[in-house]
Amino acid sequence: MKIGCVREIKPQEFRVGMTPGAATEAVANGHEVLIEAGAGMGSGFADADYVDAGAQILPDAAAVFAEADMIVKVKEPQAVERAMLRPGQILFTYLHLAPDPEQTKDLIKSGATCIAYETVTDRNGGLPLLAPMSEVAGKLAPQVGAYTLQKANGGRGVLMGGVPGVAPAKVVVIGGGVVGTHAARVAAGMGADVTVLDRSLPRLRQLDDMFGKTFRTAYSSRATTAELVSQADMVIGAVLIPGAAAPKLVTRDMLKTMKPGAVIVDVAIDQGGCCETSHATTHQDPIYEVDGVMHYCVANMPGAVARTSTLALGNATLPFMLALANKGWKQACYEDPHLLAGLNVHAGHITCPPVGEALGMPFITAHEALSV
Ligand SMILES: NC(=O)C1=CN([C@@H]2O[C@H](COP(=O)(O)OP(=O)(O)OC[C@H]3O[C@@H](n4cnc5c(N)ncnc54)[C@H](O)[C@@H]3O)[C@@H](O)[C@H]2O)C=CC1
Ligand SMILES: CC(=O)C(=O)O
Ligand SMILES: [Mg+2]
Repeated sequence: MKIGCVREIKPQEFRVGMTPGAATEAVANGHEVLIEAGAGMGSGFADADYVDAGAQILPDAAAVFAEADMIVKVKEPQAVERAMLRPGQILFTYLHLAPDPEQTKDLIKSGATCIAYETVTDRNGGLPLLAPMSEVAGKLAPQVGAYTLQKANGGRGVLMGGVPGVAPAKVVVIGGGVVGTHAARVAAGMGADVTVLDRSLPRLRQLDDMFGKTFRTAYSSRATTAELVSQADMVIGAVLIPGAAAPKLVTRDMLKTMKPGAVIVDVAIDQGGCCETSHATTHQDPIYEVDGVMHYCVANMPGAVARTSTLALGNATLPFMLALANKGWKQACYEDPHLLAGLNVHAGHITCPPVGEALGMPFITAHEALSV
């Protein structure tokens, strides 16, 4: 198979979908690897590294899209990239379709087979291709939140760890999965007073067992969320219902009860965000204010630490990329229901029910797509 990888064109996105290491593996498996010139630069990989791996460098994205049977990326394809997809081509990348009707319509129109990293599952109920970037974004969240809390950046002027005689910042993390756990650990490590909310009691028990001395846990009801949010210096949004739009747990009314200069870091923004007042921002212009509350809502946070993120993502995607290339998408998905769970769009159909439900658009199941 011809596997193509293009330079990411989303603003300030420096990750790349394929490392030279992954290219080496693909070539060793008998595939041709086509890399857009400069694709790896932002992550510290030169074209020569890919050539050493046995890949071919093509001058631009158009050449890669035209030749490749499968495109491997990081972020959802932008409009100009979507226009280059064709029926039968495989797209393997993050998609986050539930809050994005325009992208969804374009992918349907393309006729391509689009497999989303974020809905691939594993046998433990986890999301193995989302997890590495959730680890990164979770660890970044208190870091960017602490910067936003500084007075000159619009924040309350509160230091995360406080000092002797002065209380630390109160941090509330909504969602105790991968993002939430990493965010809570880092925020607690900075000395903040941290509470993690989740609606899964088994998850709260696990967190309490593992981190009971590091941070508190609370059940995610409306009333508890409202109370904790009103007291918080920083709220970190980290919920997920796989494939679906994020539930709006912090309402506009709750925002009015927050302290002036408090900060919301809505990591869940790639699924639409869990605060009613969140909208996606970019690394170029990451922060905005509503009702005196500072919002940081960058939808590709891991792009800020591209080298770490590219390596971490590459480790996770490699076996799935090889399965798709070695067996073809249909056989690979037929043999592996966890990879099949990643199928979001195929041959003009939405194939991920939560996406169809979120957008009010018709859908078939991924299983049905195997016979389309
Ligand atoms: N902005 C960015 O750059 C990035 C965003 N993300 C996003 O962060 C979000 C979280 O991802 P993960 O931590 O990997 O997901 P996860 O599945 O590991 O954790 C989500 C948690 O949310 C909990 N949850 C669901 N509904 C809830 C509710 N009503 N109240 C409280 N908790 C609730 C679940 O029980 C689960 O523990 C996702 O939307 C993901 O796409 C991930 C990486 C980068
Ligand atoms: C998960 C995601 O959207 C990202 O890493 O950019
Ligand atoms: Mg206010």
